[in-house]
Amino acid sequence: MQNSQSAPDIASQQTAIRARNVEVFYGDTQAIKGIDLDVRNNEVLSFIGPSGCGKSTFLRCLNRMNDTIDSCRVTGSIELDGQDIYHSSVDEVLLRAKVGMVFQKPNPFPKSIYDNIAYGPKLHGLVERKPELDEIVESSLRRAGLWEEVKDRLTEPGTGLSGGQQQRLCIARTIAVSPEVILMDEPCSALDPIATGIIEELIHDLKEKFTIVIVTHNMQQAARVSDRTAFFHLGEVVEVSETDDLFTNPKHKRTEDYITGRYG
Ligand SMILES: Nc1ncnc2c1ncn2[C@@H]1O[C@H](COP(=O)(O)OP(=O)(O)OP(=O)(O)O)[C@@H](O)[C@H]1O
Repeated sequence: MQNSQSAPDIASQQTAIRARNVEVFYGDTQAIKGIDLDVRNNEVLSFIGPSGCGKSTFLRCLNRMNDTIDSCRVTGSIELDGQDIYHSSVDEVLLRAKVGMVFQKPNPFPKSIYDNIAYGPKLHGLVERKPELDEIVESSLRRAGLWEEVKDRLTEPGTGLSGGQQQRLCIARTIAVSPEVILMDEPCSALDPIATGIIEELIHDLKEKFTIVIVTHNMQQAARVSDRTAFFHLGEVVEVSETDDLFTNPKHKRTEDYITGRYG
């Protein structure tokens, strides 16, 4: 894999997630083949590539979401801030608060808008008193660009919002537990172009505070939102580069063939 990281000390300061020789198997079938990849602090990193090339599988390795799939086995090493996330001492629930996830289809809890956001901070004991919780709910909704639209209906069900609003609610819910990294698995694929545009702007704002890894089928979206892009093919990362470079000057023929529409 190509990697433009420079001196090791600078690299470690910049690196939020460091994956080395990651392999993933579903039963006897290998889906990911020895991926090395660094995710830098406060970047937006996109994963692109043809269907079935392993983008979602690799994304799910980054917060151990694959542990929920019985047939799935992950080998290699993945570190968050230098700590092995697969070490037996790691609490998966805490890990998934630090490395939050937003899914393809918005999946609010069947609870009020307020409780959707309040659930995580309460679960993790981040607050002791109601005013603190109110503050987290408001600031999370503000950061997700949803506060003005919902501030007068916080007790209504989250499922009553539009699709785009529900996705922003899910982003607010992820933010509420102060993650370091947010994983997004095709977060706009169920949304119309206007809702998609709002989420893309939001991603741009969120990277000030968070590190974001996004799987997208849409190359234009990768070009619009991400600082760097990784091109996946047949379970490998063929190339990871600054997004502009990857789209204008791909280093590998497989990348070029994909971005010029020769397959995919
Ligand atoms: N739960 C699972 N059980 C068995 N095989 C799986 C499972 N999830 C994914 N796979 C297989 O792993 C490979 C990679 O799939 P994955 O969903 O990660 O690719 P992807 O690049 O995200 O695809 P898409 O863009 O279509 O979502 C595929 O061959 C897929 O069939």
